[in-house]
Amino acid sequence: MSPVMDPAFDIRITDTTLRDGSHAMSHKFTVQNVRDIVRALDDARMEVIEVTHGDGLGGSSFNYGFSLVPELELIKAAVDEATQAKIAVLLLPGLGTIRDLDQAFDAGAKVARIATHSTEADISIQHFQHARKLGMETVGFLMLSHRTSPEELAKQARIMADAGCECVYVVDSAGALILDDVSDRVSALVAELGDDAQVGFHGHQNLAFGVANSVYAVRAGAKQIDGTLLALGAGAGNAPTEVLAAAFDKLGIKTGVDIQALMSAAEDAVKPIITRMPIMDRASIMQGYAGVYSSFLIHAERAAARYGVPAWKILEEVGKAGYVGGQEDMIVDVAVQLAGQK
Ligand SMILES: C[C@H](O)CC(=O)C(=O)O
Ligand SMILES: [Mn+2]
Repeated sequence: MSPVMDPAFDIRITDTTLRDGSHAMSHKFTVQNVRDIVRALDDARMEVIEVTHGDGLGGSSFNYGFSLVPELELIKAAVDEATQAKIAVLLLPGLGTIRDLDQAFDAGAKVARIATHSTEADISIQHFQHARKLGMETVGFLMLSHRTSPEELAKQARIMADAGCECVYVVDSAGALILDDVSDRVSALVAELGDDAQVGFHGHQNLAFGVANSVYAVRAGAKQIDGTLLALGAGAGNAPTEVLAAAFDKLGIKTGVDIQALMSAAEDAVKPIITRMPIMDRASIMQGYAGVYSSFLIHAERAAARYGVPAWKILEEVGKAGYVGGQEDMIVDVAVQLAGQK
């Protein structure tokens, strides 16, 4: 079953500044930051706002980086501030648990977004079933989708839809997909899922295709698209919400958001608090080129500083090895090996 969306609009944009942007902020959002950004997005009529540690519920840890403020507090502040927007949370099975989902639901979260590697959808089944039992709207994330063929990705999407997922996203975690790579995957999912679930797209900017890829996704049938204000996010950042809104408007694709209000949100609520502006530098371009998980960037930069080898070189090797989210410790291993070869 697909989520109920206002039939006056063609697609829905979900803003994930307060989740994917958490990577770029080293997970240091304050309650005031959350209140200011949610208020600005809510004023811009954003329907869904995601608020969680960058790596999802339970992500605050030694391995992924500790949050400045416990995420339940941030979620509660977001729920309190929103007048019409629904607050979404992300959960990676194994890192977050059903108990975390229950707590987020009790705090007022209405949308559960469950993320797995693009070949591992079966580990999300109990989470979708549970979220639906709670009455939450459900979204599935097939991460690092560039590693999986359209046909296989569609099979994985079917597993999520059968478990109760209402919209399966093609997630370009590495910013590695280019144009037809996106439409081929989205089309395969649309053909497989039909009316059983919608299809979404989440793009990153490592090769500068975040917005163009989102347009290709919509043309191939995607109904939900992710963005972040000022592109704040992992790697070179995400498709910027305010640019998506403006581009879709120019293409006659109705989103229902207020473009001017989104530009104000980016300028006034996000720009002043950014500690690190996402850019396409050698390391993040390498992520797109070598197909590396965007969230690995900060880990690689830390390892680079510690072991005296360039971050882009570490990421190039990580790409060759094919590591996936959850294998952050292997970044250090690669850095140690490269340092030994000097
Ligand atoms: C946990 C990841 O940051 C999810 C995501 O946004 C991506 O894979 O991209
Ligand atoms: Mn992302």
